Parts: sequence; structure tokens; C-alpha cells
Amino acid sequence: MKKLLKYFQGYRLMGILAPLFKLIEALMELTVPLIIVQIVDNVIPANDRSLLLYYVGLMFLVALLSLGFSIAGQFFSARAAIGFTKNLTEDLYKKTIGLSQAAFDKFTPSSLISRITGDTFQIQTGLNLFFRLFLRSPFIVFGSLFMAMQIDLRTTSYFVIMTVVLFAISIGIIYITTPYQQQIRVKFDALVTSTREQMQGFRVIRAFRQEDREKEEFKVLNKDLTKKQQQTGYISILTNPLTFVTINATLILLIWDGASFVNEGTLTQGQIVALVNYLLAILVELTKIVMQTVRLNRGWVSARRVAKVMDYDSESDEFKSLEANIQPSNDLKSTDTQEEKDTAFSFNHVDFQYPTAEKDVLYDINFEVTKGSFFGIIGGTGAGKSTILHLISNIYLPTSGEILYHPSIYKGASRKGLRDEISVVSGKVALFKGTIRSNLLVAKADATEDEMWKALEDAQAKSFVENLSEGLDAPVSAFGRNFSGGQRQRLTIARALLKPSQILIFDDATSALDYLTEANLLNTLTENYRERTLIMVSQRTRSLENADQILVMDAGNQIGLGTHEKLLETNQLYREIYESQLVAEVE
Ligand SMILES: Nc1ncnc2c1ncn2[C@@H]1O[C@H](COP(=O)(O)OP(=O)(O)OP(=O)(O)O)[C@@H](O)[C@H]1O
Repeated sequence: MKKLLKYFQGYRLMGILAPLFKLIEALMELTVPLIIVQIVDNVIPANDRSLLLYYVGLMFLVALLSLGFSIAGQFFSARAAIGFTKNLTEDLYKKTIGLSQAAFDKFTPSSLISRITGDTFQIQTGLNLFFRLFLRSPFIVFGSLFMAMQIDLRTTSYFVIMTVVLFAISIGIIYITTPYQQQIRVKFDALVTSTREQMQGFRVIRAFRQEDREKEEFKVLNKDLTKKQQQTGYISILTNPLTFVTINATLILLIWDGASFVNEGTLTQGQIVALVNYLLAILVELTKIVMQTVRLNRGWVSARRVAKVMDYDSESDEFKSLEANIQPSNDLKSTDTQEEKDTAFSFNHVDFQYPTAEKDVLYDINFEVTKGSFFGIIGGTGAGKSTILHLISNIYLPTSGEILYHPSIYKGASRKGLRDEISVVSGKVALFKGTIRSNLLVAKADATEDEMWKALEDAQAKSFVENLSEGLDAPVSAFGRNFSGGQRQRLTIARALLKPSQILIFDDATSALDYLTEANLLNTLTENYRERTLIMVSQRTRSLENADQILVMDAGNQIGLGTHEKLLETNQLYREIYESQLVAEVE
């Protein structure tokens, strides 16, 4: 609760005024039956027109004031609910962006999107209702009960029974519909996932003429969602007759008994009319609560989904395990050894399993990378090459074993410190919407013009950027779609080179470059970036020929480690890859 209160920041006053105004509105409503008693019992029998005008005027004034407070209450409750959701959404977005990769895998991106958009909207609707109901409704119900008791204690028992029955209906609805609401949100996530995938892959879908299959998949998921929504709807429909049967039965009882009480002379006609009014006030309020329970519950289910993300402690989660993993390098002896050897980092018996997978994808990986060396990784598809890079960058943590970093790389024992020292160029090119300059400045905010051109030159991108009329200020559309694959790749390489990090990671990042450009790039890297540790995953042995060490991976196992020459002699898989590529080149 305390955690939630901070989202009212800037809207606290409205959050207090909204239920307060609704309470005043309720107070006004409770006075109306008292005026009616006066009219029925005193004014009508006396046929006093001026007194009638007075009471009617009074009723009109009360109604007007009540309307004013109601409008103001509604206005403040809407503002407070919108403001709360705005603050919450901002925080949720920040939290989501900062989640670890493991958390992303766990929640799935589509579910996170639906939590930021759909769930926050449900919370807003629920909160708006809550503001309007939570003081007003109990006040009307208990206030009417109290007023009715003042008039006649006997008939009040009907009110109590009716209140209990309607309250039980409300609880029943919450109990039955909560699992449905949860399932609806899950089905909604599935629909968003499918739509997202279809939008992203629409070119492939069209190229393979898969539109019908995709439409069918969407139809099935949508039908599934609709079915669940209908089931919840049926429960809501059931609540109507249940509520009205209870209400009307109570009303009949009251009038039946009330008539005999009037005949006996223990109650006046005006008092019966007032009792009916109080009864109706309770009915209206309880009916509202019952009807709105489904919507309130929807907001509650969404709030719990959002809370799951907000409470996910990925930083400390990972940090704890990371600390554990670097224990030996914090130990003085090991640190000295690491520094003596000038080891950038080493893998010691590392196993790894993806959080969402059922079995390991890496088994007992062991290697050591010297600072400033060129370390290559090669292997068949799905061998675990990219996974090793994820572990080096601390995107995931080993399931067992340890990765030891040189203290200068693992600065301040923090994930952020480590990532500052790592530049990654991935096969999946990620450029941001903006300009070439803004994309480069992401790597080094204070980079000079000369530094930017130097990075572009080293990344073999200078000539094509020079040919653009706007040069560094040429626009880049989202994901760099306005550039060719090779151009995009060179721009991301330039960005990585510009980042002043100790480790450069290339994950199949030269695949879109021709042999000559790649050879020039590799020469530049070994000549101009000697002090940096270069880790390169490649499918081509040619790209790794000059590496100081090459790790050969096969189905998650490390099956070779050595130089190109050594592996050609000793490693069968490496030799086969080399020979098959040689034949392909000759052909
Ligand atoms: N996020 C993930 N969740 C579950 N399993 C994954 C995930 N990413 C990869 N894998 C599995 O881990 C194994 C190794 O994948 P990885 O991407 O490391 O292979 P790779 O050697 O880089 O392959 P490629 O050369 O085809 O890119 C594969 O079997 C893959 O299915």
C-alpha cells in the first residue's frame, strides 16, 4: 500500500477530494427521505401550499448541491486515477527497460507490452470506480440502515438480510471471476504475441503466401479470448436477476408489513415512504457495487500483474549471483594471479541453461582470454557461440561454474561497470531513429567530429557516409531501415569502436561484408585497436585465421582450442569447416 501511495504524487489532493465529495453527495441524499416524511405526514394532510413549496424548494436545493458535489467528485476521481496511472506507467516502463534478459524471457516481451498498456488502463478504470464508491457506498448503505433504524427497528431486519445477501453475491462474483480475469489477461498476451510476430514478419509471410495460416491463427486466439470474456459476461448477466430478485422480495416484504403497521397506527404513511426510500438507496448502492465488482476485480487482477514486474528484483538477483561468481577474483591471491597473467577474463567449468529451457546449452566450458588478444569462436549452428557472448557480457549468468574478470574490467563489482567495458556488435543490427551522429554519440557522448570520422574510417564506413549529402547528420530511420545490410553493419561497428571499452565483441558481425572489406576491417582492428581484447564469433575460418586462439564449439561442447594452424592439424571439425569453405571459394 505504501509503495502505491507514491504514484499519487501530484494528485494526492484530488485523490482525497474525490471520495470526500462523493461522501458529501451521499450525505445529502440521506436527508431527502426525511423531507419526504414531512411532506407526506404534515404538509399533504394540512393542505399547506406554502409549506409544500418550502419543502419542494429544499429538496430541489439538496438535489442541486448533491449534483454539484457528484460532478466535482467524479472530476477529481478521474483526474486522480489518470494521474496515478501516468506515474505508475512511467515507473513500470523504467522498470521494464531495466529488466535483465532472464526477466524478459520469463515475462515475454508481449506480456510486458500488454502490462504497460492494457493492464495500466484496467487499473485506471478500477481506481476511478474505487474513488467513487469506496466511501460513498458503505456510507449510504450503513447510513440508510441507521436512519431506517431510527424510524422502525422491526423492518430494519429486512434491510440487514438484504445487505448480507447482496454482499455475499458480490464476494461470490469476485471468487468465481478472478481466475477468469487472470486467464483473459493471459489470452490477451497470446493475441498480442501473435499479432506482434505477424507484424514483424509480414514480408516473410507474404513471400511464402502464409496470410491464410496467420489469419487462422489469429482467429483461433481471438475466439479463445472472446470465449473467456463471454464466460465472464454470463456470470455478470446472472448477477442482475439475482440482485433484482433480492431487492424486490425485500420491497414486497416491507410494503406488506408496513401496511399492517400503518393500520395498527405504529407507523405513519410518511415513515413507510421514507423506509422505502432508504431501502431503495441501499439497493441502488449495493447493485452498483455488485455490478462494478467485475470491473473492480479486473483492475485488481491487472494491478497484481503489474506488481509482479515492479517487484521483480532482477538487479539484486543477478548481482548476488554475479558476486558469487567473481568471488575468487576478489580474493587477493587470485586477483594477483589474474593481473600477473594479464587475463581479461576466464571461463571455469561453465555450464549454462536458458531460464525458459529444459536442458543445458553449454557444458563445462573452460578457456582464458589474454588482455589485448584476438579470440575467435567457431562452430555449427546452435552450437552455443552467441550464448558464450551473452555470458561474457553478463546478459545471463552461468548456471554453474564461474567467469572471472580482470579487476580493471569488472570495475566496482557492478554489472554497469562491467558493461561499460564491453562493446557488442551483433548480427542483428540495432540502429536508433535519428541521425548517424546521434547513433555514434550513444557510444561516447562527448566524441569529437574527428573521433567519429576515425571510427567510421576504421569500420570501413567513411566513404559511403562522405557521399551522403548530409554526412554525419544524414537521417537514420528506426532500425536503420534506410541503409543496406552492409552499411548498417559498418555503422554499428563504427559505434562499437567509438565506445572506449576494453573488450570488443563481434557476434557474426561481418557476415554482410564482402571478403575485401572484412579483411581491411580485421587488419585495422589488429593494428589500431591492439590494446583492446577482440572476441569474434564467425562462421568463416578465414575471418579467424589471425586469432590468437580459436574456440571450436559443437552442440554446447568445447571440442577444440588453439590457433588456426594448430586446429587444422588437430581438430577434425575445424578442418572440415575450413576445407568446405575453401572448396566453396574455389568454386
Ligand atoms: N533465449 C533462448 N531461450 C532458450 N533457448 C535458447 C535461447 N537462445 C538460444 N537458445 C538455444 O541455445 C542453443 C545455442 O544457441 P546459440 O544462439 O548460442 O547458438 P549459436 O552457436 O550462436 O548459433 P548460430 O550460429 O545459429 O547463431 C540453441 O540450441 C538454441 O536453441
